[in-house]
Amino acid sequence: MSKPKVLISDKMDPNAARIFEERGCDVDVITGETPEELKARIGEYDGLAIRSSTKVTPEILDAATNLKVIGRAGIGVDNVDIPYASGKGVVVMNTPFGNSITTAEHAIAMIMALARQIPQADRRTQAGEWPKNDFMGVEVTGKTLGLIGAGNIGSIVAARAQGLKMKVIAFDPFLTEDRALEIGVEKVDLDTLLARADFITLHTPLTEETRNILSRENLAKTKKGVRIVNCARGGLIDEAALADALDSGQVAGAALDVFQTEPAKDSPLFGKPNFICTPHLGASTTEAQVNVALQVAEQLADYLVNGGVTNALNMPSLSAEEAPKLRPYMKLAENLGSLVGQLAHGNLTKINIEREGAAAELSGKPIEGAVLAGLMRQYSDTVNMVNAPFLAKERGLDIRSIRHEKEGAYNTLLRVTVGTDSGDRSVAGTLFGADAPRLVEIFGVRIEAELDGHMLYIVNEDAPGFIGRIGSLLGENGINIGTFNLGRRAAGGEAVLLLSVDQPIPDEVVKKACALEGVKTVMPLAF
Ligand SMILES: NC(=O)C1=CN([C@@H]2O[C@H](COP(=O)(O)OP(=O)(O)OC[C@H]3O[C@@H](n4cnc5c(N)ncnc54)[C@H](O)[C@@H]3O)[C@@H](O)[C@H]2O)C=CC1
Ligand SMILES: O=C(O)CCC(=O)C(=O)O
Repeated sequence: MSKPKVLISDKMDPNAARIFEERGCDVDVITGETPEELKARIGEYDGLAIRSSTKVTPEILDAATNLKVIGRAGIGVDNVDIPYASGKGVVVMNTPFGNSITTAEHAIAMIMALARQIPQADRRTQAGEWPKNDFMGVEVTGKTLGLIGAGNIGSIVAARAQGLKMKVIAFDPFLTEDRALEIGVEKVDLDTLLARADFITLHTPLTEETRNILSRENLAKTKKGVRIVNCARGGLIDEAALADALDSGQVAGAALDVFQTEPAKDSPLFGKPNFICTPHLGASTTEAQVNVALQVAEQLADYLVNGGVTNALNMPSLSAEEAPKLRPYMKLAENLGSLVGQLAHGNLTKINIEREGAAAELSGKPIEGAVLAGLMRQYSDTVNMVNAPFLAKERGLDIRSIRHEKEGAYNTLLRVTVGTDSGDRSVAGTLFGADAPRLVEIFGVRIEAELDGHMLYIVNEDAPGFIGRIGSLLGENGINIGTFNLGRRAAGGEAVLLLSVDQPIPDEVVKKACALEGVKTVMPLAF
């Protein structure tokens, strides 16, 4: 098997390339390319490791015909079109903790630099002015710090600010009272934060809800003389409104590490005496860059080589330890999804995925993804377990995962039931000898079969002579039978025959099989 190929397209600590090689990937480091150059190259790669410069747009993803995974060495993934990547079946991962301390420290540095106007004083002192009377600062002790966003970075900032004897209040709709208590912050609504904070620092992702959270209107609600820090994302603040607020004195000072447009070559804020900035340096420490480079390379290589999934934003996590245990189940799950998708006709409304016995101990989400991938492959051949859940939801399918800890007749079992216009249809399978997937039930009929290659599903009246007739028909048409599996509801009732053949069965043979005496249904299947 050839090695997975990875492209590192942004400047990254060299440890990343080393880890990729050690973990069995071929790696190219090609940074600073234009989108056109990247588009021309990306088709060669299975993995893409980026920071914030590479923009993974739909055009890039369309050209990335082999791409399986994108890894962001950092936190914010607003430079990746995740819904589009999901639609293409590409896993997107980030490294959610590797640079959080560093970024929190940058926010604290910005708070201190604003309080004492250090950059401005430094510039003029080095210019030989000795402007001792021009820089009257403020103490941070006893001041109120308003956090907008109290996740990983926000809570580290809170801890550091408490060490500086600041009172910390936070607006974060997802912050629970218990967590607020734990990190020692007072949870408030946004208007209260704006009215009370002497310093405001932003630590949210850029989303439709957070875009322009410090809008002109909200800046007007701030305490007069507030100082504002943004080390999260440009786009959280209306920059033109902030420039006006700095001019009017409503905002006494602002420190931005991030801008609406980056690289920021021009801004209404540039040149204002009470404005300072850095060029998106929040994560730029040796420690953080080693952390995120190691982490992203470990995660991508683990996925490409072992199937382990860590810190994915569009797929459930799966440890490298669990991946081999899950692998035979994934095959079984995909086959059961595929079988039920090929056999169940009409409008599918729901799908229940049940895990019983040993299967109930495993993560449900990957199994669900594999069942849905098998099922949805009837509708699109670019489906995989990343995009299948999205496609299934798009089609309005109600998806339920159910676990039964108690063993039934089998020590491990997966059952897939779909709801159709004509009622529920269910298939079930188990593993023989730990890793051999086997179908054990089809629409209420017990039958044991390996689902593989080309198969023929026949429902007929259980009467003598049928097996001879179907055998002769296939033989006369030069079709060799590989396996032959039988089941029936009751003696003399409905019987099911599932046989595997060495080649696709032509339509005319299917028609002839339909015309055999006692036959109710004939369907060719493929796995
Ligand atoms: N300047 C830089 O170099 C860096 C910037 N960042 C940025 O910092 C951001 C925060 O990172 P983490 O703290 O690790 O993320 P996180 O996911 O741990 O925390 C984000 C917090 O924002 C909250 N939030 C979401 N929507 C909100 C809303 N509408 N209003 C208020 N709060 C809301 C969430 O509940 C969560 O607690 C990242 O999304 C990234 O964009 C991260 C690293 C480096
Ligand atoms: O990679 C960088 O320098 C930026 C880090 C960042 O913005 C992030 O991790 O969200």
